[in-house]
Amino acid sequence: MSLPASRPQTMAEKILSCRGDRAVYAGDLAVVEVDEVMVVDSVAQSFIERMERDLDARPRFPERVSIVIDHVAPASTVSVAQAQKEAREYAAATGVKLFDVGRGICHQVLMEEGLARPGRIVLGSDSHSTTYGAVAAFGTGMGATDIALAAASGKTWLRVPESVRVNFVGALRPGVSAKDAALEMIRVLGADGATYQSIEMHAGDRFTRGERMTLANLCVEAGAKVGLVVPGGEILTSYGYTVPDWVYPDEGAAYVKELTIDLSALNPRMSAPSEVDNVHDVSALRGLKVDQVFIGTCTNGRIEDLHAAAEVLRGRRVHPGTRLLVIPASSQVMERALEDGTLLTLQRAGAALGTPGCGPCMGRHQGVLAPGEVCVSTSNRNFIGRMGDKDARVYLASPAVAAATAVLGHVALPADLVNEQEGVA
Ligand SMILES: CC(C)[C@H](C(=O)O)[C@@H](O)C(=O)O
Ligand code: SF4
Repeated sequence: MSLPASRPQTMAEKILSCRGDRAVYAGDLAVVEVDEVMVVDSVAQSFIERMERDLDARPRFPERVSIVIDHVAPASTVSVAQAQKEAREYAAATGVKLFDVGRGICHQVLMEEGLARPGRIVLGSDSHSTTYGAVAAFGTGMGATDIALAAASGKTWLRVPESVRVNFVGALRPGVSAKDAALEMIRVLGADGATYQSIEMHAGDRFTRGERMTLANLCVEAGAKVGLVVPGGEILTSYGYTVPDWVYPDEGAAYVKELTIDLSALNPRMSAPSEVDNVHDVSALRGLKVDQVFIGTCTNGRIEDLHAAAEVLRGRRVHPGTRLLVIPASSQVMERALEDGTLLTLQRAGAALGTPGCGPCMGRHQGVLAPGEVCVSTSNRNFIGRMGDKDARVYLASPAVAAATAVLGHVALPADLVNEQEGVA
């Protein structure tokens, strides 16, 4: 599958050309085949309405549509329960896939189910659908109407985005994670620094699949349409993916912007309220009293994230004035964390464990914040009112920093524990 291109192409241009019927470049209109359409619980009702009332259509390829009940799961109110009931009925009637309460967050589930793969086009009714770029899939979020059109026709059209090239060089130092690299990238780009663009990340063979998901996930916080991590070395093949040649960008492709992030110069980072690009060194915010710590979400709720938290929390206790919520991103993550004792470690440290799903990430249930409260979260958004009251404040960080903060009750680095807590005990 490769089309003759007249000049070198970016990764976004390559994928959209090969999945459409002609070579396209930034600014062109592309019509492409859609491999997977994902609908989340909160949008399911409008999706169904568009399909049945506006389009009078059924999904053209029901096996390519997934409904995931994850944002408010289990249901919190009667109206949420009713909407979810309708989503289940719709799935049963049309034959689309249903991932029900407890299976996990849509993006994690689609990855685990192998529905996002190199070169595929995956549309989600959720902005963090950029996550699929971790495995070189063109993943992007769209509204209920566009999602319904794609489900009804099996195709979508979009303007081919310009590309920003981000080069990751050097090696992360111990205690610094992909989340810190992602926050740094958003700081440099700015919250609207890549609006409707493709962020094409060149990292060689750095970063595991999970870390690549964290990077691609955060891309939408710079406004990006898609966040593509170029497959490097044997990374993706080691997870069993086949990587077609045509997903790789060409030498000499045109970028609107290029930046380089030296991972070896990076310190643990924290995004302060109320924009994701308000990023500082954790040490600059050290000492800020914290009421709630949340470890989970599509950004950092994977097994390696829970391991990083457990490493910090093993043999320690959450600070009495602070509550720690831990929610695995999926049932598979939960199973692994049960099997290897991670959840026991976290439970013994005083964490409150939740059902796999989005949890309190967007302030709808399971840990809503009161006025004036401060939360350190491993999620991806810290907007005003995001996790509850408009006067609550959300700080974004890595799982290790979140865990250290939970132990000390104030913003802290894991290294602070050895000095402070052990000093007091
Ligand atoms: C509810 C959903 C549509 C929303 C999104 O689009 O991202 C949510 O997942 C979020 O993180 O704000
Ligand atoms: S975990 Fe948070 S950011 Fe991710 S899909 Fe759910 S609500 Fe959105």
